[in-house]
Amino acid sequence: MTLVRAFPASVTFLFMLALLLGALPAIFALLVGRLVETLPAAVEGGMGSAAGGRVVTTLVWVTAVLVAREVVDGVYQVAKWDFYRRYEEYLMARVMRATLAAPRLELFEDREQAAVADKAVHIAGWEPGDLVDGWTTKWRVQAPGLASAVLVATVWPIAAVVVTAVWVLISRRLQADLHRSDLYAYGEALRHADYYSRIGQRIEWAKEVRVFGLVDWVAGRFGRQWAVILDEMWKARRVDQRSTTLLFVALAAANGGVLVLAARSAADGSLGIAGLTVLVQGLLGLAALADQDADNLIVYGSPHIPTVRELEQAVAAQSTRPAGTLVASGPAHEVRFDGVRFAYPGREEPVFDGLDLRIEAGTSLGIVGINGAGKTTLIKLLAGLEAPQAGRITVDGTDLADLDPDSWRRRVAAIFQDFVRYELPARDNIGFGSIDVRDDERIAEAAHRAGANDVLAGLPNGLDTLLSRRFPGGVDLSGGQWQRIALARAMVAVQAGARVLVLDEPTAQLDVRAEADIYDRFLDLTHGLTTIVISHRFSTVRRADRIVVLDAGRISEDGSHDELVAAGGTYARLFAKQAQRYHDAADGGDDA
Ligand SMILES: Nc1ncnc2c1ncn2[C@@H]1O[C@H](COP(=O)(O)OP(=O)(O)OP(=O)(O)O)[C@@H](O)[C@H]1O
Repeated sequence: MTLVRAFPASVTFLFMLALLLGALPAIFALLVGRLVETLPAAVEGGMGSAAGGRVVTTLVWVTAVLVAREVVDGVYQVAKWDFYRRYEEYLMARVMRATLAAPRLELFEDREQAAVADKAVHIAGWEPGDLVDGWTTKWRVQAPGLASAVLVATVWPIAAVVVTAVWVLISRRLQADLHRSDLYAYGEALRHADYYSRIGQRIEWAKEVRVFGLVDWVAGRFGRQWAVILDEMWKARRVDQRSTTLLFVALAAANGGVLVLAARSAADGSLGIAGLTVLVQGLLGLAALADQDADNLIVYGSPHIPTVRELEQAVAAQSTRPAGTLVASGPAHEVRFDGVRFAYPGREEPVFDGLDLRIEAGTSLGIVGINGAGKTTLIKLLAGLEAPQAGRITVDGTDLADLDPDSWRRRVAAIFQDFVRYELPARDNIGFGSIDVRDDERIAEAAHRAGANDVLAGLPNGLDTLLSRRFPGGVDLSGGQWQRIALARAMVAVQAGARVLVLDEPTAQLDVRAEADIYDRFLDLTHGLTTIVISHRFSTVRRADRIVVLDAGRISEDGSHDELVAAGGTYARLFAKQAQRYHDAADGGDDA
């Protein structure tokens, strides 16, 4: 139905062509019947006789049918693949639009929603046009079957009804069987198999998989997962084989009965040779009614649209709030977390339970905490990528939930530790800080601020250089060089109006001096903005105006570096430990 609604003209055109293609073999069978009937008289009377003339005319028609079949089939194939590609684009665009429209990250983090999203993405990435291929193949295959039924009916209507009925029953039984064994029901087993195959294919994982000798393990797991899938499929297929066998016995009996009775009628002269020829060809053609090739594709393709719809509904459910207030500028006074509770979907243990934090606008804040303390989660909440389950986050007194998410995010520039390395030109990798900035001067200026000029100077085609070795002319960068590019991206966002700048450990791959240099420069250049720095290096964090320590979902310490050191708490202890390590390393000649 979706096909008809979305592409009425293509469906109608192809359907009509399929009917025509179905009729041609039936016409051919009638012509062969006429030929067989007329040939003996033509042989006897010569080609100049009336019978000879009829044979010639029939042969001309046969040729016309053969040519027409080739031409119409050619047009059908062209139209079918054009439709296939257009449907593919339609489906992929819907999946992409739905995924990108998700305002927050639940779609990826909630187990059920992630399963729907995975399934839709899987569909979009692998033969999404199955449904078109299936239906167009089905029409193409079944139309001659239907025409054969008409053909048999012209000779012997009862035989047509009986044999057609048995073929239809067989077709339905085989279809049901196919549905039961539908691999693309995409259960958990297939999802896991998908994941194992991706481990083997992703360039980001290629190093580790080889270094740890995981190649055989991954291949083995993939094979085992498929064995589970195939086992499930065969178990499903074994159901009800008896009635299918019985149907085939009934078919043989019906065909055999019709042929015996037809032979008897031919012997007593009540059925002519032309009728017998047409009948036999028609019986053969009826088998097309139970052809399974197209059903396979339809079974694979049918869940695509409902799955995409499910994905769209899941995303729509996330964005039911009325349009929020547009944010014209950054926070003038503060961003506050008041009694914030947040737990990830499917996790009972909350990351925050009653978190209170005031971030004063125009100052720098350092966040410290052990791994898993919730530093990144706090930033995701601040950027509106997650929503608190209790408590409030306010910007100058307005609840974040009441602000327009896009316009708020334009005020926030965050570079996460796992920032994206786009396999695109350097210009895009930096310019994505603000999609409206396409001015090379501004991009160069941002690169300068981020200390990335040297990186750009080393690129063979400057800003046009593709940052990926997987494409011709592309280059890859070192971890530290990538981080400078990511910082330049943040600087572009600042140029474009971001007023809250977050660096969530994107500089961890820089050496200590380079990181300190970047932060000094960063704090200088972003003076007057609200900046948040997350780092495990105290030498970096100490430069912030104020530092908070996150512990067990709350702020356990709060103050300037000197205040926290003087307080002698966790911060002071960890700072002393790290300072001692660097001191020892420096004594040992290590640059740390
Ligand atoms: N997408 C997620 N789904 C479920 N749990 C998550 C998710 N992301 C993080 N967590 C959990 O939330 C807690 C806080 O994680 P978060 O990444 O915010 O910590 P962090 O302080 O930034 O850690 P690190 O210093 O290691 O970067 C951890 O227990 C982590 O396991």
